[in-house]
Amino acid sequence: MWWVRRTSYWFSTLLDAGGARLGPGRRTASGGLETRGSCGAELQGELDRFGGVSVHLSRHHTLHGLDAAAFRRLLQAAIQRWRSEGRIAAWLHIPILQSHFIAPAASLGFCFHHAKPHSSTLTLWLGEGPSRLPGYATHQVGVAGAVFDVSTRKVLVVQDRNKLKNMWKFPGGLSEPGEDIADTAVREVFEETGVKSEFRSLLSIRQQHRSPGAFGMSDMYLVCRLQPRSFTINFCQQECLKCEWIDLENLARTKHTTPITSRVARLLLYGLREGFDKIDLSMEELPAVYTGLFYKLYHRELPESYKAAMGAD
Ligand SMILES: NC(=O)C1=CN([C@@H]2O[C@H](COP(=O)(O)OP(=O)(O)OC[C@H]3O[C@@H](n4cnc5c(N)ncnc54)[C@H](O)[C@@H]3O)[C@@H](O)[C@H]2O)C=CC1
Ligand SMILES: [Mg+2]
Repeated sequence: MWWVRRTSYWFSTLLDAGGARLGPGRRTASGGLETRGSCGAELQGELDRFGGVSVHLSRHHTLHGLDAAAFRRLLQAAIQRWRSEGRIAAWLHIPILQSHFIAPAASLGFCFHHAKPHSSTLTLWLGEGPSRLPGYATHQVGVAGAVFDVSTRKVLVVQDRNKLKNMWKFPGGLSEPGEDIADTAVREVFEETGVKSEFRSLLSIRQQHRSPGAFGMSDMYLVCRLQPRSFTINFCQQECLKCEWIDLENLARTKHTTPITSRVARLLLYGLREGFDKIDLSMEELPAVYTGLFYKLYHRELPESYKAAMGAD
């Protein structure tokens, strides 16, 4: 699978702190050159499938103790080499404790691409014209659970302690990295209300840009339909002011709610009357064709008669 295979490409930059070129270093088992302290450090990197070079400073143990000026010279020589080799971009992964290398990299044109708790990644576009490098994550994902009990026609709602006071909304919160939408909904409902539930379907998606709670990025807010598995409320005092099972028709009519909550309440009422298959985006897990991974697909169910006629599985 060519798009996941990474060609390992080792480059070396021979430069001492005073600028004198040193002889080649000892070859490592991986075919690279070892670093040899501040007097003869060599950066090692990997070539990606687009022709960019990635350098992980955490793998260069002998950079430890190197001052910012010496690192700048090392990097400058590496950049010249990458340009002569026709590399299109450089990616610099810097552990937080080596952040003193960020300023010299920035002075050579590197910019932040993204940061994680313990490292930052900087990029430099080396190709023709403006940068074609993709940006980092653009959205945060929030998921709420509309836990609806068909037998009592009641739905679980909360009032947030920190915002939208006196407004009922569905319990929910932000997805963790790598967490399925369904799992976020069930987890957040339980953490905020103490009610256990099971995922049934996705009901709605809202996209909002420059969201205040998303650090200026965009926000995707998804509401799922959940089936209750317990009913006793034990709500989170830090996040919620109130938590109640309230009549679905009242939720659809009350002014003390958000427009999204009202619309979803009306959807649920319609689903109750006409069948939830009329409102549900159901979920199916499928294998990704190329990567060997799995994904979740959400869409309206096709009628069985149509599926049979199409010969679909
Ligand atoms: N239309 C609606 O009914 C509403 C939708 N939403 C959506 O719900 C999702 C987020 O749900 P939440 O319940 O807010 O997330 P959440 O349940 O994951 O809770 C986030 C927690 O972080 C805390 N927090 C957030 N920013 C903070 C800061 N700067 N400093 C300290 N603490 C901070 C909050 O007080 C809260 O305890 C988003 O997608 C948002 O757009 C949120 C409110 C209403
Ligand atoms: Mg929440």
